[in-house]
This record gives sequence, structure tokens and C-alpha cells, in this order.
Amino acid sequence: SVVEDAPALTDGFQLVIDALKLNDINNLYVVPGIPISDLLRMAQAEGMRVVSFRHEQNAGNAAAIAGFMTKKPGVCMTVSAPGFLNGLTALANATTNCFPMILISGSSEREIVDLQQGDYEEMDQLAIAKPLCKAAFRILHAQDIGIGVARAIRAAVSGRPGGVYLDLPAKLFSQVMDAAEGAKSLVKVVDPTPAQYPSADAVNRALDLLKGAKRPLVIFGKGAAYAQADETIRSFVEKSGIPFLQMSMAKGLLPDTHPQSAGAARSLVLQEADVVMLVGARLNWLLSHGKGKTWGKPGSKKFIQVDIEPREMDSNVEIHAPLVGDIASVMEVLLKGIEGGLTPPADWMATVAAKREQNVAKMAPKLMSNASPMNFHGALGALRRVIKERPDAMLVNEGANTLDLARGIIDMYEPRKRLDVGTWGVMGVGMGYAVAAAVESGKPVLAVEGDSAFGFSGMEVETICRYNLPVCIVIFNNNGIYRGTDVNPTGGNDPSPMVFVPGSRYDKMMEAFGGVGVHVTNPDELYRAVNEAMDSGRPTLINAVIDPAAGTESGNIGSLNPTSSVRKM
Ligand SMILES: Cc1ncc(Cn2c(C)c(CCOP(=O)(O)OP(=O)(O)O)sc2=O)c(N)n1
Ligand SMILES: [Mg+2]
Repeated sequence: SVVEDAPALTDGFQLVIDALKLNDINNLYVVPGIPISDLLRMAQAEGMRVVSFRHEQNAGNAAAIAGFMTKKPGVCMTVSAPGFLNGLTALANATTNCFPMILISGSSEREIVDLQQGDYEEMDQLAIAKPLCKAAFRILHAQDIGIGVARAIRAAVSGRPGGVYLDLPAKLFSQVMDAAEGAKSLVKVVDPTPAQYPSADAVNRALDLLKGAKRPLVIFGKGAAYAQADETIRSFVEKSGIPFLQMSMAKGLLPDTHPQSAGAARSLVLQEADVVMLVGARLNWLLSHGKGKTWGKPGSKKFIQVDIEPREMDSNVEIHAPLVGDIASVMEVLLKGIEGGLTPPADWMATVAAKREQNVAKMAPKLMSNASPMNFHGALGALRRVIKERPDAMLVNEGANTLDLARGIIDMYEPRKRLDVGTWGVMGVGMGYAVAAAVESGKPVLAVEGDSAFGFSGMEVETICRYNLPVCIVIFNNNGIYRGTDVNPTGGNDPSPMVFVPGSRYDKMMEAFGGVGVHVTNPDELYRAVNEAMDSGRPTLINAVIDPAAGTESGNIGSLNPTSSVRKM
């Protein structure tokens, strides 16, 4: 009959799904709506995991951290204009943090947008996205979907990873084409992240510096964690005997309790080291730009820097031995280069170890505090024990005091387990990261949240319940931003802009959606409640009451706050 002879057809909807699946992308982090609702239904019908959020920023953050965890681009899908704009913060944050992610947004028709004739959700999204991400593309024809998706994937993961925007006008989805032609138009991306070895000269330059060093130090950034070259990195550290620092999201690359860890002796090693090797760590504000009092006498350091991005070299200070290449390849060559001969002076190792032990001992009693309401140290001492006993759990962390103190107190034991605010120090990543951590790892997730930080993405507790994810949220409820003691200087009715409703019960929010809510006022209760949550795998929110006076303004970075010289606040 006529139907049997007609050539099989495909369409834009199907080609987008086929192109993603062909490239082993199976999870989508989304907020549905015009023009992508049917696309999402079809994707789910084709076996893709479609995780639907309450706000696009959280879907985007989930996609970004999925990229960091898997080295495949995390994919976020949104509707046009407002949905696209809500995804942009996550896209920009992914680019800043070098996480591979693709924001795919439906958009309005070119012919109407370009004449500014007032289309539904009219916006020139591609132009707006371009400055905020690593690459941006728009696809107008169904036969270009294969190459367009391939370009977005390669751009997201190749070289220094980052965020990519892919603009799909609504009419593209319903475009029909011959199915055989459509299949031929699809592209499976070949080798988007080839090994990039450094030159022999660069390796020798670096090895000479390391061999001549009296007080060497290695600093691992989250780029080193992202590389998934864990064994090579561990062998290099242990064969070289060099003390190491791990930036926040690199913690656990080697256990924080490793005998060569200098985490608890950070100030000493930054001051005293004479050769510093940066591996996937940028000399940005988090490392005081490599200069100033943090780094001891000016000019007292020689820097080696390992980075896939050549332009990172000399960004802040002179790099004496740049090593341009992918971290796995560079560390493989350096490991070979130190065979049979690189042991830093024993007195340097002893100095670092002594300082570390001294600081650990000084901190220990604070972590035993049983005060109620709790202070940060007592509460974090309980969570430190949980992670020590459950090293494979994922840890999400945001806030100010809640972030800064947790970073130093909760030791990590495995790579890519600590997911936090990263380079920007952005609030609001918590719930998106927690959802993706659970979806991508299948492991229990402990999200340690300041009460303000939680507020940016808190509606996703419904998402966590809807998918019944093993997420345990601990809210450090100190009734405010940094603490809960600020008052309105006028004595007027409005409270200070820095405080929240006193005695609030966030645990009731989780109960509202069928999750488990717990209210705790001391570290033992907190320890028990978290263990119960992790054993049950049930979505749980623990409202941990923290003394409102316990915090400090802006946690550890108060010095960044401008203050008035004419008016004391
Ligand atoms: C998107 C966004 N908005 C605002 C801020 C400013 N900010 C804000 C609002 C923080 C919240 C601190 O309060 P918290 O309750 O989360 O933590 P602590 O009370 O434990 O300090 S930390 C911080 O830098 C930010 N970093 N990111
Ligand atoms: Mg707070």
C-alpha cells in the first residue's frame, strides 16, 4: 500500500534525542515548557533520564556538576527567554569553574526576533549567551542537528572545559526529513580530549626546579580532580615525598589525613616554600593571586604550573616552568622524570609535619564541643566523624561560616566527593549539586548548607522527594546571613537585612513533600540523625540549631568587604 512504500521520516525532536544518545549523553536536567515539553516526553520514552526541576538555575547547576563528575557534558534544557535567562547563571558559573556543560534552550523564530515583531518570549538568546560561555551555536535546519550537537559537545569538553550554549528555535523540532538521511547526518564526536603531552624542554625545566628545591610544595586544584588521573597523581606525590595542598574541590584526591598533606599547615607552606608546583589550580583570588604577605618575601618563589590552557601562564606572577598539556599526560611524564631521585630535605618535611600536628591538636578540643545551641565547630565535628566513617558519601557544601569552617574541618578521603561553591563563591548551587551528585553517583549525599545559602534553591526539596533521592540536607540554622544577631540600627520595625525568622523550622519543608524532617540542638543528635538518613537513603532535612552569635561576617573572606571610612556600621 502507499504507506509501506513511503520513505520513513524523522524530525527535529527525534534527531536531537538521537544525536545526544549517540554521544552517550543519557541524563537531562530540565524545566519543561514551550517549546521543549514534547521533546522531554519523547526523551523519557526513549529511555533517557529526564530530571525535572523547579527553577532552571538549579537544573543548570546540576548539569554543570554532572560534567565535573563524569567528564561528559552535563545537559540542561530550558524554555525560551525567562527560562534561558534563569539557566545563564549556571552556564556562566560552569564556564568560570571549567565544568563541561551544555545549556540547550528553545528559542523564538529568527524571522520574527530579527524584525523585533514581538514573538512569544522573544529574545536574541544566542547574542546574550555568547559573552557568558565558552562557545555558543544556533541550529536552524534539521539536517544540521547532528553537526550542531557534535560541535557543542566538543566545545564543552575539549581543551579547558566550559559551558556551551545551543539555541534551538521552536520550528526546528517539527521539521521533517528522510529518516535514512537523518541517520547519516548524525555525528559521533571522535577524540574530543586527545592526550596533550608537554615538550621535553618544559619537562626538564620543571624537573630541574623540583630537584633543586629545598622546600617544594605541590598545590592541586579542582582541575587535577577533574582529570581522573588519581593513581598517577598519588604515585607522583608519594614517590617525590613533596608536601601538598588541595584546593577545596580537589580535597580527597589524596586523603586529607595523608602524611604529606599540608592542609593544616597552609600558611607555613605558602610562606616558606621555595618551589611551588600548581596542578590544575589557578593563581586567582583563592590563592591571593600568588603575591602579598600570604606568599612570604616577594620573589622568594619559583613557580611551576601545569594547565591545559597556555594563556593561564603568567596570569598573576611569572611562571618559571610552564607545563602546557592535559594533567594526566603531564603527571605521567613527571612521574617518569622523578624515577630514582627526588627526595625533599628531611628537615622541610619535618617542619611541615610538626606544624600540621600542632594545628590539628589545637583544633581537636573545639570539635568535641557539645554546646547547645551548637557552635560551628561542635556541629562540624559530628559531620567530620560521619564522613570519616562513610568516605564514599558525596559532600555538598555552601554558606559562609558553614562553608569556610566545613572546608577545613571535614576531611575528605576520595576524589571528586566534595562539591562546593568553587571559584566564584556562588550561593545557590546546593540543591542542584545534591540532585546531580545522587543521580550521577548513586551514592548517598550529605548537603551541608548555611540557612541563607539553602534559601536560594530550597524549593528543590520537592524534586529530591519526587525522585526519592538519598540526599540528607543539614541546615546550619543560625537565623541569618553569617549569623543571626544583626539588628536594624534605627530600632524600627523592619529587622536587619541580614537576619531571618528566629527559630525557623526548615525540617517542616521536607515533611511537606513526604521526606523526613528532623530538628536537632546538639552534636550527638546531629550525628545520629545523619547516620539514620544515610542508612535509610530517604530524603531527609535536618534543622541544626546553631548559636546565632557563633559566626563571623562573611566567614573567612570578610576582608573583601568594602567598609565606610566616614561612617562606622
Ligand atoms: C548568588 C549569591 N548571592 C549572594 C552572595 C553573598 N553571600 C551570601 C548571601 C552568603 C550566605 C551566608 O549565610 P549562610 O547562612 O549561608 O551561612 P553562615 O550563616 O553559616 O555564614 S555567603 C556570600 O558570599 C553570594 N556569594 N552569591
Ligand atoms: Mg546562616
